[in-house]
Amino acid sequence: MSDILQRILEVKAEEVATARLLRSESDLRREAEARQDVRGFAQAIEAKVAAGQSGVIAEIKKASPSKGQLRENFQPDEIAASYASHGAACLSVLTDVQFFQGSQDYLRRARAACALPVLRKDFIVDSYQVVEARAMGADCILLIVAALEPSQLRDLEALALELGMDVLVEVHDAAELDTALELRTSLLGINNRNLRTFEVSLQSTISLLPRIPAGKRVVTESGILGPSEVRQMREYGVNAFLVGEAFMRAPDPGAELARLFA
Ligand SMILES: O=P(O)(O)OC[C@@H](O)[C@@H](O)c1c[nH]c2ccccc12
Repeated sequence: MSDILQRILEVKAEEVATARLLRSESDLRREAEARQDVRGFAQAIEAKVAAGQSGVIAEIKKASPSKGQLRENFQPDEIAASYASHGAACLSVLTDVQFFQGSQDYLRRARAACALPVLRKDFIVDSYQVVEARAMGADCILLIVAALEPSQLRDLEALALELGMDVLVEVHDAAELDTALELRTSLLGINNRNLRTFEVSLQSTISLLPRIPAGKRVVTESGILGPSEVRQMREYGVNAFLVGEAFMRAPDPGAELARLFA
């Protein structure tokens, strides 16, 4: 496993331990279950694709470990509203503080500013974070195969589904894909970024496509920088996209979404 991923996962374990001291998981779970406001995440993507459009998961990300700060004027509510008015299917909001300068508050503000379903984009290693995701309003969680054992993936997915959320499972290579295909979720993210080297290549998505069974929705993640990447993915029949940097660097992120996916 990569050093950066390893380091992030260590920090996550510490964060969860600290959070548990402040509030028990059972208490948090009561709050999560009291919310009756889950928005269908996978369903929103399927609706776009059924209408002949791309299902775009538009990301709200202030910074990343590989690129540093991506945006000066960072207003999650304005960005969310712009994405919604320009045809995004869903939002993805980074909640990791230390490595991506995200926050739980950004997710709350973004979700309150529109009607789109929201993915909690973080490094989930513990059931506490799944419950926390729903308590803060998330409609979907990300599970990264490179970060978890198969039994953990199964348990965390079961908990998310129990709380009414969807799950986006993320893979980077064929071995990880085999693990992901054991899960129930239909949402299969293929990260074009190698978490070990930060190298990005759309070949990651292209090379795994022949191995994807019917009933799974491929979401190509990372490195979609302009209309030519969108065109290339569409030529391969990929209709769902997770895009961050290209939108974050644009003056109006939603307008950039409309430009890339016109
Ligand atoms: O900014 P990009 O290259 O468009 O990538 C977005 C998204 O795929 C990327 O942020 C991402 C994919 N998987 C992750 C896991 C954790 C943090 C971030 C990510």
